[in-house]
Amino acid sequence: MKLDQVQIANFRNLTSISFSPSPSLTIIQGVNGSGKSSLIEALYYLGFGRSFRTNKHSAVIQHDKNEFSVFASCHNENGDKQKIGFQRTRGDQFTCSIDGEHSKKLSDLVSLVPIQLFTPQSTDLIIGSPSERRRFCDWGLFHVKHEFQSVANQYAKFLKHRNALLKQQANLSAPENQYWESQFALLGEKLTEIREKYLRSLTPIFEKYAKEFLPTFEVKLSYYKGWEKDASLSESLVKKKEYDGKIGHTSSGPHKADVKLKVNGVNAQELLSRGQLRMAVAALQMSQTELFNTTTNRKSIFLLDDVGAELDADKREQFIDGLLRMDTQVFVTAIESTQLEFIQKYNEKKMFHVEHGNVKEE
Ligand SMILES: Nc1ncnc2c1ncn2[C@@H]1O[C@H](COP(=O)(O)OP(=O)(O)OP(=O)(O)O)[C@@H](O)[C@H]1O
Repeated sequence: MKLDQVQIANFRNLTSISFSPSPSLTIIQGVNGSGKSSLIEALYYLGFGRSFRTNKHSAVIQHDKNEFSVFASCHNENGDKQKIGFQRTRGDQFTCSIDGEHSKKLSDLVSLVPIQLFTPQSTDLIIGSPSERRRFCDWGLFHVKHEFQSVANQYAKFLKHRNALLKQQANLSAPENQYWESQFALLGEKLTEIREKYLRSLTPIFEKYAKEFLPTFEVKLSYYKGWEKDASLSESLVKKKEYDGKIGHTSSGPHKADVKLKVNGVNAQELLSRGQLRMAVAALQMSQTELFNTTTNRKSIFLLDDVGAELDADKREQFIDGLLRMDTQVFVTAIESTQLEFIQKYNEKKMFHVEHGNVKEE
C-alpha cells in the first residue's frame, strides 16, 4: 500500500493540509513545534486508529474544533486505487471510510494500511514491559495471518470471563465452569502456537539484520509463552487455581507472554548502550518488514520520527537504505537538513517543509 495524496484537518496544529508524498522517501523538515510529529501521528491513525503519543484521542483534536480527519488516496500492489479515511470526534465517536463506505470496524481500515513507527521512544520495545513486545509480535501476525485476530479476540473474551469468575471467588472446577476452562486453555495453546510459529520465521531474518546493525554481538530471540515451560496451559491453570483465586485474575496464559532478546547470553538491556538498543529495534523492525513483504507480497509504510535524535549518521543511512530496498514507503522527520545529508543519493524523494502547521513542498 502506498499513500498518493494525504489530507489532514484539525489535527493538533495542522488545521488543513494536503500533500502528495513520494512513493519511496518523503522528508518532513521543520523547527521544534512546527508540526512534524503531528503529521506522522496523523498518518499513524490510519494504521492503528490511535496515537503513539497519548491515550486521549481528544488531545489530538485541534483546540477549538470538534473533530479531526485524515484522508488518503492510495494504491495497492496490484495498482488498484483506494480512498481511505479516519475521523474522530470529541465525543469519542470514530468513523473509518473505505472508498466512500463508512464503517465502525477499525480492523477493516487498519488491515489495509500496514504501518510501522520508529521514534525516540522505540527502545521501549526492548526495555519496556512485555506488552510492548507482544504488541510488536501481534502487529506482524495481524497483517500476515488471517486466523490470528479471531483467535486473539476469542481468547481475550474467555480471559475476561475467567477473571470475572475469579473476582467472584467462583469455583472453577464446578461442572458449569468446565466448558469455559477447557476452551480458555485450548485458545491459549492455539494463540501460543501461532505466535511461536511466527517467531520461528522471524528469527533467522532478525539474525541477518542484527549482523548488520550489531555486528560485534551474538543475539538470540526466544519466546516465553506465559506459563511454565514443561506444562500444558490446562496443567498450569490447575496448579495456579488457588493463587489465581487469591489475586483475582489469571496468572498463566499467552496474555503474560514475552519475547526475550539476549545479547552475548544476557538480557539486551543489561549490555547494550541506548544507541545499540536502537539498532536492535531497527533490526527487529527491518526483519518484520521483510517477513511481511515475503509472506503477503505486499509493501508497508514506515514512519521515522526525529531520526536525528535516534541513530548516528551511518546507521540512519543503513536503516533507510534497507527499508527503501524493500520498497517501503518511508516518511522521515528531521529538524535540520544536515541530519539527512546522505539523502542526496536517492532520486525518488520528496522534501516538505513544515512551518506553523503549514506544509510546503521544497
Ligand atoms: N490539540 C492541539 N491543538 C492545537 N495545537 C496543538 C495541539 N496539541 C499540540 N499542539 C501544538 O502543535 C504544535 C506541533 O507539535 P509537534 O509535536 O507536531 O511539533 P514538532 O514539529 O514535531 O516539534 P519537535 O521538533 O519539537 O518534536 C506544538 O506547538 C503544539 O503545542
